[in-house]
Amino acid sequence: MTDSPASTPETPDASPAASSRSVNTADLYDERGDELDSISLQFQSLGGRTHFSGPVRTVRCLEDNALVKSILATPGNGAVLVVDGAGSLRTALMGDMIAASAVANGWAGVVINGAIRDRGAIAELPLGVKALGSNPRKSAKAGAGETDVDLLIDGVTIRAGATIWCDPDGILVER
Ligand SMILES: O=C([O-])CC(=O)C(=O)O
Repeated sequence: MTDSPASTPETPDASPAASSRSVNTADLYDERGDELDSISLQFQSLGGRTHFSGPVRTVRCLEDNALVKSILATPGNGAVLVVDGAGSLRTALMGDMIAASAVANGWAGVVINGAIRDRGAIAELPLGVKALGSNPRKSAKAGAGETDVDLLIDGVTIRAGATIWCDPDGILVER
């Protein structure tokens, strides 16, 4: 806990998704408190960007990542894709190819209530990634699920369009 402001300067980055400021979630919580919800579920920080934030886009799917792949292939404009995979660790909802597509399309990050694969490569990408864990088994590609719906993860409502902030301490979202 510090008295420093929530934002600290960050080295400029060429990526269109890059924020010029890196937000520390603990400091942000101290500033804004109950305006924000905190997700208690212990996500791992798995991307090359540890601090990321942006407007929320959403996907709800179960062990099928076709919607995740298709949305991350469209312009992200600095958004964070939150994927509710119901916490399933049985299949990976994102690997390094889909993550590289997210980088190329200007997404700030991806939060997955589920698993990824290709941890080593994803850790090298300039992308924020939070997920519960990893599994080398791939997902189905049928396209089952929904996009841009409000999600309920760990008792926290995540509204499409709300701002989300992530860092190694956790995940904060506007109520
Ligand atoms: O295609 C998939 O299911 C995930 C994957 O391996 C990748 O993104 O590289």
